[in-house]
Amino acid sequence: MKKVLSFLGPYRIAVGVALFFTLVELGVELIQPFLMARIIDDGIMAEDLSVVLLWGGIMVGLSLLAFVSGIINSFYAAHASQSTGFDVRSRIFEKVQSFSFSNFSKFPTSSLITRMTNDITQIQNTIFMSLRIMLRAPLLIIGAVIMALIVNFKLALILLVTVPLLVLFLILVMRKAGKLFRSVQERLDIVNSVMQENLAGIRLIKAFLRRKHEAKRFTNASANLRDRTVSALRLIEIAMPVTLLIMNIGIMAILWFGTFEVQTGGATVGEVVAIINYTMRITAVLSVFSMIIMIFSRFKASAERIADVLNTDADLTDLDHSDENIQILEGRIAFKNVSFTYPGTHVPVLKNLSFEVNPGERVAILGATGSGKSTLFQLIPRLYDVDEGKILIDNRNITTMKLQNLRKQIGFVPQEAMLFTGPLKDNILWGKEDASMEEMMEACRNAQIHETIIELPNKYDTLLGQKGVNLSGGQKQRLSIARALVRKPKILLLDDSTSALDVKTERKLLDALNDYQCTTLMITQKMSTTMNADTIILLDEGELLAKGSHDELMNTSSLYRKIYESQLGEERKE
Ligand SMILES: Nc1ncnc2c1ncn2[C@@H]1O[C@H](COP(=O)(O)OP(=O)(O)OP(=O)(O)O)[C@@H](O)[C@H]1O
Repeated sequence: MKKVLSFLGPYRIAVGVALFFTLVELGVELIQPFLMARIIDDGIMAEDLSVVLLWGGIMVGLSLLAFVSGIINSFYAAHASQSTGFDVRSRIFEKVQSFSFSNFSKFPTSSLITRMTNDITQIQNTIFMSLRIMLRAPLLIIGAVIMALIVNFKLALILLVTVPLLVLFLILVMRKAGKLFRSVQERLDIVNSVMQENLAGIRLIKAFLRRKHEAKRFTNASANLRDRTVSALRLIEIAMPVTLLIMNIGIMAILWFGTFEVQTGGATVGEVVAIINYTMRITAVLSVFSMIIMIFSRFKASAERIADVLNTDADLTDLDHSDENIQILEGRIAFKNVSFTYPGTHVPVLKNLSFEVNPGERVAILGATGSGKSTLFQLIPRLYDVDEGKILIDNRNITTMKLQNLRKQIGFVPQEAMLFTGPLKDNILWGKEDASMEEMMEACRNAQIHETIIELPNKYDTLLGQKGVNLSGGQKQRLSIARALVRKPKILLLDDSTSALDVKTERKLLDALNDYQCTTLMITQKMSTTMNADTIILLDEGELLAKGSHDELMNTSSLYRKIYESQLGEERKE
């Protein structure tokens, strides 16, 4: 909670002003029963109209002051709460951007979305409500008890017994409710996760007629959320009748002893009315305590969830001695005894892997599904760090380069072509923000997508839907290749990026790559692509099985021969 509250720091003036005007409102509220006692005792009982008019006028004036104070308070409370929410959201976004993939395994996407939306809204609402009314509640209770003691000490002793008991009870409820609301937020994460998967995979769901199954999955998650919310709310709702019962008993006791005191001259009628009035105000505040408990419990749960993200250190960062200016001049790559296991798992995906790739070489990486090809790729731009061994580029350990600098010089085309909502050209400029129109078109021509783009009604300004939904699979692949080519990388990593292209288009694309002086690593399942590579690396269950040219492997590797023959067989059948 402290972590989140520290975000209020820059807005301390707004918080101070809001609190000051809360105190003004509170002061007016506390003084009113006192003035009422004066009107009754010195005005009505003494039949003096001028006293009634004087104190009555003062009461109206004070009410106006409270009204204006309320407006100013709202203004500053809104400013402080919304700005704090904005800052927390920006900080979380920044933090998430710095996360490594292993950080992401701790926080699923849907949970991060809930934290950045729902949890932050809870925090904004709580800060606003606190500055507006909630801080008034404890102050009003303390102030009303003190004022009641001033008005008539003996009668107010009843409040000194009932109020602390109730406050203790409510604190206990709040503690329990805090835990329940944390699990409410966790269940909300699950609902969001199911919904997110559903929307992302809606085409697949329709194609596989999985609507009923998915609807059931969603209903289960939603019912879990409902049940947990209901039990949290139930706990809070019992707080209200208990509060009302105890406070009403208190009022009865004040009336009972008050009548006795008035008869014996220990209290005036005005004093009894004033103390009843203070008790009623305390009761009103305590009866909305259930709402306050709920808001605070949710705030506590949300603040903890946000602090979890903010306190997580990005575990893949630059080393202290990493050099900003190292340029990849040649593009020589070497894996030296590299082993890697995904965080949170125990089975090594890459085992003692060693190989070298010469500058400008075109290497095909071949292997069964799950043999570790994509993993190998992800280690080169340091999306993960190796567990053992090292990766060298131009004979330098990649950890000695600044992350940003390393990644800037690598063109990475992932297995799933990922495009973003917005103009098509912005997606290409992702590769190099300051690329000229000519550079962009050159990259697109080489990626064999320029002709397709210029046939679109808005050409390079065509708006892409989410994940490039309005493009075909092959078009998306070629666009993401263009995005990598526009930065003229020294190292190009193509992760099965030509799988959706026909042989002729792929041939043209690979020929165009000859113009780039870069080392190219291609993961591929196609023998036609493999045969055109200078070198082939054959992986099997994370180990290097063979390395060499097509001809060499045909002579030395029985597995390679088998793959070749199985594909050639298929081609013959076709
Ligand atoms: N993020 C991850 N967390 C844990 N295990 C993973 C993760 N990504 C991949 N793996 C596991 O690592 C192994 C290698 O996966 P990888 O994606 O590198 O294989 P691949 O050879 O590229 O397969 P494919 O040809 O099907 O793309 C697989 O067994 C996979 O289950």
